[in-house]
Amino acid sequence: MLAVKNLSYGIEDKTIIEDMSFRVREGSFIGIVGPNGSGKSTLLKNIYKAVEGKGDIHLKGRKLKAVSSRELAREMAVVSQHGSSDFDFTVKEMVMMGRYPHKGIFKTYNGQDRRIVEEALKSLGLSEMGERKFFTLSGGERQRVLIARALAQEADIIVLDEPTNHLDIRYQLQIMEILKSLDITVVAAVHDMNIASLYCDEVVAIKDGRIWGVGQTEKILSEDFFREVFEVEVEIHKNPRTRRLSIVYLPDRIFK
Ligand SMILES: Nc1ncnc2c1ncn2[C@@H]1O[C@H](COP(=O)(O)OP(=O)(O)OP(=O)(O)O)[C@@H](O)[C@H]1O
Repeated sequence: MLAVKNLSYGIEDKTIIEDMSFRVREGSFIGIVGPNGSGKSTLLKNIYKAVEGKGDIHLKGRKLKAVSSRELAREMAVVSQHGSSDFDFTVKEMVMMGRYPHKGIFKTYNGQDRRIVEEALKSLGLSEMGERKFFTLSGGERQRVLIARALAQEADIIVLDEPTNHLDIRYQLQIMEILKSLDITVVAAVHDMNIASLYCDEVVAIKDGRIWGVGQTEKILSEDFFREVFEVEVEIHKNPRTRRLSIVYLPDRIFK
């Protein structure tokens, strides 16, 4: 579905990400993990073509450089960290914007578009808020609107920069459940390692702008990973109920 090959990106003489290569299989859920400032957002920006670095990115076998932004919007939905400046729109209008890449010039929205938008609003618990102005919403509600818009876009791949930023535990889990239940490829920067371990099939671990490791979440999220990448001591167990790794942090002050 997606192949990143020897990707590097820098600004002026500062290298931000260097020589990154990995593949994303169709239908898989990939977490991009690493400390603040390690290059996660920069990698995602290259993937959704907000910036263009050295190296190649292939989307469904085509060079990303050759894909127009309109075509890209039909294939890929993006929820970026800095949300949106479309403050004056209502929630429903914002989500309807997700349908835009599917419309030809001068085509208006039809019943099917409206059904898709209603469905997206419903799955994010926003049905009652359709007429509210975006700027009147809380941070978490805004985040859900941006995710609803991405769902309404009906793309095959969705790229999210910290999708659960601002969300309380219930919505964090709910958003991940929704993303997981969709038959699409998901690439998401994830900060919460327990959430990553519950939902990500594979992770791309980044340290200082370089890939530290890529592979199955269970293999990458080791005690060594936390020590080397985050400089944090942890204890990791496999939880018998979730059958996923459960990570417990062991800060010096408490455990020395
Ligand atoms: N336009 C820019 N100009 C200068 N430096 C930049 C620019 N964009 C990113 N950087 C720097 O590159 C590094 C990587 O930034 P990036 O936003 O990709 O990190 P991140 O892993 O997403 O961090 P966080 O977890 O804090 O969101 C940071 O040190 C950042 O300050």
